[in-house]
Amino acid sequence: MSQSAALTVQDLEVTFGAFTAVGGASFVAEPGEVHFLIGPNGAGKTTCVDAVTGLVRGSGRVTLGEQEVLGRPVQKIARIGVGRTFQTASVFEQLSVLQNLDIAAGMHRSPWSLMGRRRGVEDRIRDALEQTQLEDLWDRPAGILSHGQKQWLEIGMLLVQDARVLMLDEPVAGMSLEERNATGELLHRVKQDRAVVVVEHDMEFMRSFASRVTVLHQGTVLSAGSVAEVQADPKVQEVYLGTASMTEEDAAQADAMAVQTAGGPHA
Ligand SMILES: Nc1ncnc2c1ncn2[C@@H]1O[C@H](COP(=O)(O)OP(=O)(O)OP(=O)(O)O)[C@@H](O)[C@H]1O
Repeated sequence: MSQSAALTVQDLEVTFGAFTAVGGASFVAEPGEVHFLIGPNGAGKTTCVDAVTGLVRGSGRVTLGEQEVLGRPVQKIARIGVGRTFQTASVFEQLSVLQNLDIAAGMHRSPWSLMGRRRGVEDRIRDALEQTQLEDLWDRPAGILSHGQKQWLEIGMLLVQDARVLMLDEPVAGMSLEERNATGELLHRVKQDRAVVVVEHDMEFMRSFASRVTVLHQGTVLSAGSVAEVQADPKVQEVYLGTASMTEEDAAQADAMAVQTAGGPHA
């Protein structure tokens, strides 16, 4: 297991032509925490993750522990230990759960070190199966897994890659309540050794499982702190209550945000 380290994002800026999608956002995701990035549609949440993971070009500074992240190629960033999932799970449907994990583990394996690394890899795969509670499904094709289980497998694939930061884009979208809760529990298990960053619209899920929250709005950080702190912040209430341009989804989030529950069971 690699040493855990904080992901530090400083003054991150991302532009698309003349449009500034992220205009100087800063936050620190600490190991041992589930750090939620929330904000209305178009706030720049996914773009932040895209920039940190090398999918889009950004300026500013991003470090994982002592290592520079920004400006490096996608594969290098993954090798440094920044892993991510997308809104749609991308597992190999024809292959078994175990084969998917094995392929993910191969990322760290060069041909000449195959044998030497094998024992460590097996331990990580066993651990990932256990953490994601997919042990009983290890030989089943990933294609038959439920939507939630596919997301867990993707998280398992990041675990076997020994990711030190997991960046998860809307991991519970489309999940049943039971699957959401199981996902929250999973995130709290895996955060013991690493930082977890979650982009999420589901306010109930956020309230129940966030250790820390950063609220983005129009590409900048509007508010940050504990669940209770951001919920009590009038600026946050204001953007979620919105304007004439508020979407139905924003309205639902505003309603959820207005429920003043001071933190969840894991906060
Ligand atoms: N490749 C791109 N080219 C141009 N504009 C983009 C691109 N990607 C994102 N944007 C714009 O950047 C802004 C931020 O988008 P982003 O997807 O990061 O927001 P978000 O907070 O993740 O929103 P949502 O919750 O709706 O997914 C939006 O206005 C979006 O249209």
